[in-house]
Parts: sequence; structure tokens; C-alpha cells
Amino acid sequence: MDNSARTGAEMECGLGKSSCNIMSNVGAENCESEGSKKSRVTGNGLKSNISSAADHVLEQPEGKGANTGNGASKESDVAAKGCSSAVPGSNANDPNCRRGRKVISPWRFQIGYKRSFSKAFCSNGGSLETPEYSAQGSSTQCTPGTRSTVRCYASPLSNVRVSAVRDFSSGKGEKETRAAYKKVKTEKDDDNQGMPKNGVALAREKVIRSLRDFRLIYKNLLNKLEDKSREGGADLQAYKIFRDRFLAQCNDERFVGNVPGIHVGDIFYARVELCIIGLHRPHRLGIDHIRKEDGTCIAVSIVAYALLSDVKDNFDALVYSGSRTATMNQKIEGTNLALKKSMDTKTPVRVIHGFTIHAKRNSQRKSILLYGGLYLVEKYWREKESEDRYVYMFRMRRMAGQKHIDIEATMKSEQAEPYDGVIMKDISQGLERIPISVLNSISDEHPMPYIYMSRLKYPPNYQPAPPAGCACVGGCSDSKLCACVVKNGGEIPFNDKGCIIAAKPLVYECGPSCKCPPTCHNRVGQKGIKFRLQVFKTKSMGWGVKTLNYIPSGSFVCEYIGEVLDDEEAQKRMTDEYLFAIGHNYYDESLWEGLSRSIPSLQNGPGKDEETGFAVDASKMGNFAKFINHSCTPNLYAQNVLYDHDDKSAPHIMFFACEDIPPGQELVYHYNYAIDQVHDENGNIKKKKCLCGSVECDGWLY
Ligand SMILES: C[S@@+](CC[C@H](N)C(=O)[O-])C[C@H]1O[C@@H](n2cnc3c(N)ncnc32)[C@H](O)[C@@H]1O
Repeated sequence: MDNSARTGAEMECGLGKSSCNIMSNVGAENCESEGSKKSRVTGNGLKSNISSAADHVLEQPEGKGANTGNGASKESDVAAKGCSSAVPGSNANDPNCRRGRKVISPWRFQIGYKRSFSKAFCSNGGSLETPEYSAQGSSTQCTPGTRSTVRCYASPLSNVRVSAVRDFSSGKGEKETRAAYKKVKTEKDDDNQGMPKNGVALAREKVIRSLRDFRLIYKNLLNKLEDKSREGGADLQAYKIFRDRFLAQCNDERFVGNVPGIHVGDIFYARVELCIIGLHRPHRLGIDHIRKEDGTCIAVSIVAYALLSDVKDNFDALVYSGSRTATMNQKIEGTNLALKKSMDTKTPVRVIHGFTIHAKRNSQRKSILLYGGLYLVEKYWREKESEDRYVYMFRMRRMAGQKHIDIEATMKSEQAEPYDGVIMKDISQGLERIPISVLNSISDEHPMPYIYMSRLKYPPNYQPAPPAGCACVGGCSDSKLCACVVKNGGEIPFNDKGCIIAAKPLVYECGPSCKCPPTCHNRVGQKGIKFRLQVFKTKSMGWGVKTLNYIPSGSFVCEYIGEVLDDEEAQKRMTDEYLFAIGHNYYDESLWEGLSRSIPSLQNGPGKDEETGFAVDASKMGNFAKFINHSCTPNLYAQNVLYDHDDKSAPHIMFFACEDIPPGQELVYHYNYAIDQVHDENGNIKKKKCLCGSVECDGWLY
């Protein structure tokens, strides 16, 4: 069945026309469990017939393009013949020739040592409060020697004009700038000041991290100032807090040419952002310069404000009016002289285009700063501006050979506000403790419909024995009298803030058989989500999940929910994007090396239980965790947890934060696919490029 046909069938079900249409998609067991079906009226008044109290069919809003399905599946799949040759003894019918499954393992950077989340890495001691980003708070954290003062440039504003230059598009200009650009590249080795590749990636990561930290501080500050009519200068205040707090991240180095880590086409939202990353250091002046050893000054960057239409029409060629005071005639001195020197020495000048756009939804004005790349000053002249006032004009041309910038497309994505495009208020339709909204600010696509469940669905004949619970009527503590503490190797695995103390092959939470109260701090993952999370459309990896709250390291984030399938059934499934292999890896030395393994039930090696394999399939039924993407530098890790049964072959997969995660950050874990071990239904090795963009990316998802 193709995707569009499938969408049609599920919509019919969602509209309550036929409860059985969906069966062709979600498996016959739904039809069989008719007796347990509940009819639910969903948020928008549509009805869905569902197979358990915890299930929801997600409706497809009319006319929306869900038939494109999982955007991720369109990405770079490369199939290579070779199951039978590359993997010895394997072919499509060989049980070793498996399709893709993620496996549970701790965050890989923990391997080799015990990482205590709540003590060493939870900067907030597990507090759910976002760390305080205030000037006062941070100044006490810095010794005077490490603090620096904020540079405030109270100099007169430079006035900039961008206009079309009639004789400017000749081939000659382009040839000259191309040659000059080549020369710069050769002299500097590359666009990144001759840095090695890894250094470039690190520089990029530093830029991204700095901007993220600054924006968080700025946003918090603006929220606090809201009642006080948004005092001016909040950007500078935020900058001061940022510098106090993250001095090491500030780039005070002065560069001629491109600044490592900053790409042509990058967008910024405040002048101080340019200072932070070292693209243009003066906060107000339009021209930045450096002093050479011989004492002469050359200009290295300018900020050129203009109307959006002018920027669109004259991106490659602009006329910049020099720096001046409001009343005086301009002179060739100071930064104007520096710009002239750049012309004389053919020194490339970074140009940052500044303009204003209007957000689509509320027409609010938004200032944008766009890094346009390197330009050469070609010519300057004196021009009469009014009766008794003269200004200097500098004609600049973009050096050829640089990345093309599609201004229209850039503006379109910028016009969509970050919180524009919430297309579903709650994908869980009330099944989670906190609604999970869905945001798509880049297209009108909706997630592929699926049955929402907040609890695992076990195979019909699966009936594990209930666990022997503890008898701690008054609550559990680290005592040998608590059966659950003993099962955990002598300690409760969580601190009193509910943060996991260390990754372990297996964690036993207290469960329904225990006598302790629901407030027992050995009940964490079973209580469900406690942070505001959002499913969102990513630029290149289909859907993803991000947090809207600050998540302290070690916190429980969510469980991976889907249908629990035995291995045989899992092998039959055609889609494996959402398959999670469980219960297989307690004894894998490479995964748990150095981590606490003192779990009594694991001491005697694999038992019969663990030989039976299970997988959780979230393709047709599951929660929002199915949308969490992979990253080679994850901020979540998957933890085996047992609480409602004792069967180690089918543990719950619970995600915990392995670092403090700021609001707005995408949630990601390491899928741990074995490279070249994923096969399609014909036995061919399947390969997929990893698009996580991390500095330490391994290159391949599988
Ligand atoms: C469990 S799904 C994650 C949600 C998925 N993005 C979606 O839209 O439904 C796993 C699939 O997402 C895509 N994906 C996740 N992380 C990725 C990454 N780092 N690079 C490339 N593709 C990724 C791949 O297509 C992968 O098979």
C-alpha cells in the first residue's frame, strides 16, 4: 500500500466511518480486541475507534499533506548489495541478516567510567529551575581576574546607504574579485584562517553554543523586563551577563577575512551577537578595523543597513556611506581612512547586511543581520549630501566564488516566527500528563497518522509474573530491608530530586506489587513526563522532539512506547525505522564497561529469559518518543527499567538526560545501530548518512 492510500484509510477510521478500515494498517489484533475498544471523541470533535484505553488514532486534518509521510524516509538511503557476501553466511532468510534496530546502551561517552549525573554533571543539583541568568548571580561566580568589562561604543552611528550601481555588473569586476578571492583563499589556505577541519567544526560548534547561550539569557531578561515596558539596552545587559558567565566563549580575536565557525548566510538578531562571535566587534560603529604592525588601520567588517528590497536587488554591489557624526562633514580619517586603506591594500571586508522584516503572523517588525561574505572596496568619492554637508561614499563589490544566498528563501523562513506553525495542540490527545504540541514552521506537512498510546502494548499471549515487591509501608530508603534496594545492588538509583544517579544495565523501580506509597522516590519513569516537550519538523531529519523547558542532567524525560513484538514478529515487519531492540544487551562488556553492574539478577550471566528477544515497534502505535532523532553527541540515553514485571527480556526503555538541556534544544539519543549490519528485505546492506551535524559525527546512522 502506498502512503497516500494509507492516509486515506486512516482518515476514514478517524472520521468514524469504519472502525475496520484501520485494521488493514494496524494489524488484525485490533479487530480481534473489538470488545475492549473505546470510542473517543477527539479534540476537534472527530471520533476514533481504538483498541485500548490508552490508544488514540491521530487524525489527519483535511487537505494536509501527510501523504508525504515521514520526511526522514526520503533522506539519503543508500542500498548496497552484499548481505550474502559482506556478512558471512547471511542472506534475506538468514536470521542473522536483520533489518535495522536500535539497541539500548548508555550514552557512549560514559563508557569506561561511572558517570554520576546528579552529582558531577547536574550543575543545578537536579533542580528543575532554569539556572539563574542574572548579572548579579553570575558576577559572584567569577573571580575579578576572570571578568571583563563590556565595551560600550557610544560613538556616532555610521549611516549606510545601499544603492544600485549602474556600471557595476561588468564581467571585469567579477573576474577581478574572483582572482582576489582566490588569492585570499590561497594565502589563508581556506575560508577558515587555515584551521584544520576539526578545528573548523569546533569553531562552528562554539559559535552555535555561544549564540544559544546568549539568546537564552536575552530571552529571560526580556521576559523579566516585560512589565517595565521593555527597557532599552536589554541587549547590552544580556551581553554583560553573557560575558560574565561565559568569558571563555567570547571571541576577542580580530580576523581579516572570514571568521572561523561563521558561515556566509548566517543570520543574527542583535548587534551584540556579532560582538560575541567576533564577526563585527563594535556594538554601534558601522566599521570595525584592526591596527597593523606598522600602525596603519585597515577596515575588516562593516554593518550595512538598508531596506530589504535594496538588499535583494543589490546584494553583490553596494554603496556604503562612511562613518560620521550627524552634523559634521565627513573626513577621510578614523574608520573611513581604514576603509580606504582596505581598498588600497585590496583587503577583503566582511559585510553584514542589516534590514527589517515583518513576521507573517502578527506583522511584528524583526531586525535581521545577514552575513553576506567578503567584499572588496572598489572606489570611494565625496558627495554633497545637503547644502553644507559632504559625505564619503564607498563602492563595494562581493568577491566572486562565495556561497550564493537565496534572499527570498531566507526571508521566508525568517518570517515564520519560532512559535508560528503549531499545527496540533496535543498529539497525545490528553494521554500524557502534559500536552505535546506539534510545530511545523517550514511546510504544511503533518505527522503520519498513528495510534497514540502512552503504555506499552504486549503480545496477546505475553503474561509475565508480577514482581515480588518491597514491604516498605512508610517509603523506601537505602536499606537492606527494602527488596527493591537489594535488587538495585544496595542503593536507590535516583536522588531525592528524581534524577538518576548513574547509568546502569538495569534499574528496578518500585511498582504495583510494592507496599511503598506513590511518592516513593524509587518511582520515576512510571509517572510519565514532567517537562513540556514539542514534536517539530526539522530541516533535514523529518520530525524531531525538542524541550520547551530546562531539563537538568539525570532527569527522566520519557519512555519509548510502542508494540512489544517477539523477534519473529519484528523480523516480519516491513518498516524498521521505529524498531527498538530490547533486553539483549545486559552482558555486552563494551556497552557497560566501567559502569555499575552490581545488579544481583545479572550476576549469573544470561538466563533463559534473555535468550528470547523482543523489540518495541512504534511505527503504527506509540507515543511521541518515536520522533526522537539520533545524534552522535546525544543529550539523552536509553535506560533499561523494570517495575511492573520482572522479565528482563522485555524491560521498559526510559530516556534520561545525560546533560543539562536548555529550553528549545532538540532531544537526541544514540541509536547504536551496527554499521553495515542493517539490511533491506532482499538482504542488501542498507546505509544511511547521519545528519546530526555534531562535531563528533561518525558519518553514518547505519
Ligand atoms: C525513530 S525515527 C525518528 C523520527 C523521524 N525523524 C521521523 O520523522 O519520523 C528514525 C528515523 O529518523 C531519521 N533520522 C533520525 N536521526 C537521524 C540522523 N542523525 N541522521 C539522519 N537521519 C536521521 C532516519 O530516517 C531514521 O531512520
